[in-house]
Amino acid sequence: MTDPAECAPVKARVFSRAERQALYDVIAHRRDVRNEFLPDPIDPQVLRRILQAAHAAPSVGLSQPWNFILIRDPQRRASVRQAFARANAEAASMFPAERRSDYAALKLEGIDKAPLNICVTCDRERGGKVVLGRTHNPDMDLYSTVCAVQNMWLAARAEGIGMGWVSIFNDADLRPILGLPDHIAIVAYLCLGHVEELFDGPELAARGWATQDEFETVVMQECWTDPAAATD
Ligand SMILES: Cc1cc2c(cc1C)N(C[C@H](O)[C@H](O)[C@H](O)COP(=O)(O)O)c1[nH]c(=O)[nH]c(=O)c1N2
Repeated sequence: MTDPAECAPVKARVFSRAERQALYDVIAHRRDVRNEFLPDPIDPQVLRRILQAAHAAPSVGLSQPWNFILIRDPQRRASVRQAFARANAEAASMFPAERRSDYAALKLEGIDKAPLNICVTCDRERGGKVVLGRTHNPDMDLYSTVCAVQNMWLAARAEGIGMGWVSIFNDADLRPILGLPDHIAIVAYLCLGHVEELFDGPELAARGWATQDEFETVVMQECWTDPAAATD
């Protein structure tokens, strides 16, 4: 528990140009890592810093609804890998026929290759029914947990650790493997490990599966308007 006195206002720290640039560089060079993991274990101190970064994320009403389940056991990971394979086969069959072979060629997880898997969960009951900021918007706890995942992703990148998000699972397959009770939601299943090489941009773009929108096309607008409805 933090001492309230430690949270009292102090003069806002001003970051140097180099510090600011370092943050933007980490953001720009963060990648979803699937296959480039080295087998070397992650130093426990480094892991601790990455998880502390996650725990420093904003959360609705300061509810901190997350938990981090560390999955190292090879047997458990083999079960997770099977759950992925089942869901991935279903997913493959749902793409239009002309995309199926491209989809099958993509590597979409590093469950076995990464030395560490982490499941980030959200306790849907933490803080009770009435939580500041969540009372009218119950999914705010899930969004808070995603903030923690993004902090992890950036901290890991800064530490030279690659991280990949795997979401190709049926919830019902993954829950029993991890022994999760009903009120615990799975937010992210993550693979982490050292990397030597990284794609210089999104791998799905490098492999021609999708393209990354130019920043300029993300229009900053005053309110929602459907571009297709514009008349001139
Ligand atoms: C919620 C969510 C879920 C997933 C992902 C991301 C996010 C945010 N991504 C990674 C995704 O494909 C990747 O972030 C984008 O392609 C952009 O690439 P970079 O992250 O910039 O490298 C992802 N990648 C993958 O190979 N298998 C997966 O199951 C998922 N699932």
